[in-house]
Amino acid sequence: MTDPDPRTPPYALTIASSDSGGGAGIQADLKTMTRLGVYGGSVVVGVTAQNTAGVRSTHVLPTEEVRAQFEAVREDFDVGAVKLGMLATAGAIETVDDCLDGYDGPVVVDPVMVATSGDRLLEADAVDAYADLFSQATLVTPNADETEELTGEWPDSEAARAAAADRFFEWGADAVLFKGGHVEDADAAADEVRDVLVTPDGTETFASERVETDVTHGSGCTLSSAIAARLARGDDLSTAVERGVSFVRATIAAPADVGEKGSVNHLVESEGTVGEFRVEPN
Ligand SMILES: Cc1ncc(COP(=O)(O)O)c(N)n1
Repeated sequence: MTDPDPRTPPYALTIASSDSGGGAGIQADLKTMTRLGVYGGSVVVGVTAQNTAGVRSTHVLPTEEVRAQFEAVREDFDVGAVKLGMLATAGAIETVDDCLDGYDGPVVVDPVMVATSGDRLLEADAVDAYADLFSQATLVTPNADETEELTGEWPDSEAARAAAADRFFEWGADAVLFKGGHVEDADAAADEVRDVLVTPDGTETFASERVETDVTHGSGCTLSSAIAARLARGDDLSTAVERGVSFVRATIAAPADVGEKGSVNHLVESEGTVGEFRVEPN
């Protein structure tokens, strides 16, 4: 597929929270969308005081403010895809669910619960609210901890992923991408990471060499927003996941040496990125 015309770019929307440090959250989403040639808009759900070392505090906006932002965007832009990130509270999850009732484009749900730093980003009583929201999802992108918290399954084998995927399908999701970053997959080689896409029609595995690194702050946000950007560009789901996975791997392989702990690097070149950047992998 050719690059989008920058004068008439596809539009994608992130509904998520701000990371003041810029490595994750809305900042990672907008950088990702921009690098993939997509015009990104944002509905801010919450604001975190955060850097590469951790989250210091969180402030969640009133739900009317979340709805007002969504309506302002919907009335003006042709939203090609939506990505959901840190929604923080049950009230925000319910509001976003309600807003999306009138939207029929693709929706990628990253069920953010805990930051890479270990800080909790979702109130404990909000986990159940996700079950309803998943009915909006074209794709859910849980990591292993989120999969376990939501379904009770630790997704390190085909059988466990199939059982977990069935739960997501019962909740109404169309597809699930199980992220392999923090899993020792029973079916994978020792130096391999496997991200596994499960739909009611079958399973597709995206395998690549594991990058030995602790610098993954922002990787989940980057992957889900890259997939949303690719969907806004017109890719089918499998192609969007393949391109999203390849972009996030590139951002992990050439980390940004910023702050105490660093973050993934959106300045990297990868298939489908636009603009002139030269960052070599480590
Ligand atoms: C605002 C916000 N949203 C999401 C994440 C998760 O990202 P990560 O797991 O990379 O820390 C985060 N840390 N902050």
